[in-house]
Amino acid sequence: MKLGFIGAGNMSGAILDGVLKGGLLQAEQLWVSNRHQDKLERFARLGVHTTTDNCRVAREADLVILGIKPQMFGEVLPQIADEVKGKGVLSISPGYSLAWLREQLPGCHVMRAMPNTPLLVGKGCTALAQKSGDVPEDLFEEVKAVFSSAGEVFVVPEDLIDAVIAIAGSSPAYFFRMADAMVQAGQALGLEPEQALRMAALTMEGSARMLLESGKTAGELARQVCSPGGTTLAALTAFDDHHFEGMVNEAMERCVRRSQELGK
Ligand SMILES: NC(=O)C1=CN([C@@H]2O[C@H](COP(=O)(O)OP(=O)(O)OC[C@H]3O[C@@H](n4cnc5c(N)ncnc54)[C@H](O)[C@@H]3O)[C@@H](O)[C@H]2O)C=CC1
Ligand SMILES: O=C(O)[C@@H]1CCC=N1
Repeated sequence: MKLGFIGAGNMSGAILDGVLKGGLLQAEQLWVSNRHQDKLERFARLGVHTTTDNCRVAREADLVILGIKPQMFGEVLPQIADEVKGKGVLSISPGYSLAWLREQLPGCHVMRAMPNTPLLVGKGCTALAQKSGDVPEDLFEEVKAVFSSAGEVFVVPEDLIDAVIAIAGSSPAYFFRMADAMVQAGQALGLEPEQALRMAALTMEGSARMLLESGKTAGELARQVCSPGGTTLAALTAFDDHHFEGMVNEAMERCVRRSQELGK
């Protein structure tokens, strides 16, 4: 298979690193285009084919991943529509539905996925919308393999992709904001920022492992940390006073709403 990326940004880089490091594909099987040459340099250093011509990628690749922002779809899809006929095209953007993408790219096999940036460290979480239309089974399996090389893949009905964005696509930013707030507070309490960051990040990593491996719920694990009349319960009273769950719920609802707006 030859895999192409249109847009040489964060997500294309994360996915491409995953397939190279995981040994799924070799550099000569990979094509990347970007409208700005400077963005291609990091990719050229890996030995992959690079070009400023999106049509070249569409022509060379069997499967094209659209690594551009949703706002660029209107410009890029008409450019590549003829070249991608009969091939696979994967959107990783919020908003645009499979039905809409099929209208823009008639005759090609359109798929949707929602990955996240932890793909960069091989710990990604990607949801792939269930196969629809005439997408061949082997092509769908190839897409699964691409994302499996840097994390775990879930197949979900397309109408759950917005929910996935809220819980996994956008949520690395929630965790980074949480870490940043903890580091700032730790600094104010006298810790060195580098030490505070390491402690917060290791604690996030360890807590995530416990959630994945202990078989216990998040509630049970939280209770394990709390001693009666102790420090953790004192800390969590601030979460209650500031309606923590309500805030998270509101954040996720806004995320879903924005995805729906982007698709209009
Ligand atoms: N960053 C994230 O955490 C996630 C992003 N996504 C989606 O992935 C897609 C890409 O996002 P990022 O990688 O974050 O964006 P990015 O801004 O890092 O990369 C986009 C790249 O496309 C290039 N570009 C712009 N117009 C172009 C054109 N006409 N032709 C060729 N290249 C062009 C830009 O120069 C840039 O290098 C978006 O649709 C985004 O919604 C999905 C999941 C997570
Ligand atoms: O913020 C965004 O629109 C993209 C989609 C998921 C993560 N980043």
